[in-house]
Amino acid sequence: MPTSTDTDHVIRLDSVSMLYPTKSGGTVQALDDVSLSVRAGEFISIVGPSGCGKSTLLRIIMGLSRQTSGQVTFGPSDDTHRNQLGMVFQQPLLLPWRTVRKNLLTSPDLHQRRDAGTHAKADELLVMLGLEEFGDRYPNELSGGMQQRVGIGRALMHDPRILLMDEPFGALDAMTRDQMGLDLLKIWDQDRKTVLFVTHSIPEAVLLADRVVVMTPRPGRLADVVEVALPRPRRLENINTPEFGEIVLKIRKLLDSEHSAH
Ligand SMILES: Nc1ncnc2c1ncn2[C@@H]1O[C@H](COP(=O)(O)OP(=O)(O)OP(=O)(O)O)[C@@H](O)[C@H]1O
Repeated sequence: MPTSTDTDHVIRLDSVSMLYPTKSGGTVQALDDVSLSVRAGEFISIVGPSGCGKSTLLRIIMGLSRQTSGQVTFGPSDDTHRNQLGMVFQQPLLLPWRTVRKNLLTSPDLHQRRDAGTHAKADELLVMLGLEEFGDRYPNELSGGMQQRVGIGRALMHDPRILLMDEPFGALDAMTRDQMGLDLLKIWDQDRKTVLFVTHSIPEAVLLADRVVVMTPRPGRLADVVEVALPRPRRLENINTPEFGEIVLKIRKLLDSEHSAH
């Protein structure tokens, strides 16, 4: 939770609320009084049932939607321009008529001119994402996991300080998904961007994060923020440890108690 002495934040939400108009002339309260402070280099997972406002929260931070009330600021001196944000969606939204390399080079986030440095960056990302052999292939020649890697690559092309990920592995099978999570941690470990990662999977949230934001629906509220004090680097075997199980259980209980309260 933000405090007045909190100066080391990268993103700070103060009492952010969001009302959407409905077709019948009413309103839906998607977010209610959400406050959160995210530090530089933190990996934050966000969990909560469908409709609790997770995507809305990311869209507001990204600047794709405007909150009804409350404030979003970027730190430490509000110098983070929105182009320092990168977003990854559940579907990678690749251009099917362009090769993988050209998809990276035509990233919608890429505002600067495409020069030699940009081409070098694309090559570097292809290696980082394990796609160096696939730069000249087309999206439909890739597996779902590989396509999503390209989606992550597109968001990383302009080297954002903050990466917003909205259920990026939701469309993948369980084994690919586990591997993608571990790969993401390796990428994150290289330059520790600040990551906000939305997922429906509690174990995935815990395996990846420093803190897990637990949200509850109607209206979307922040139920609690759970610390994940597990050592890094994380491995899949962590999932079977008692410490891991305790954190998962704590989050499940938070979600269950809020669910039964509605
Ligand atoms: N553009 C919109 N217009 C009207 N209502 C909306 C709009 N976008 C979202 N909502 C409503 O706001 C609430 C929060 O939606 P949001 O997509 O942020 O939830 P979510 O937690 O990301 O859901 P899911 O896990 O299913 O993706 C829902 O009740 C949804 O119906």
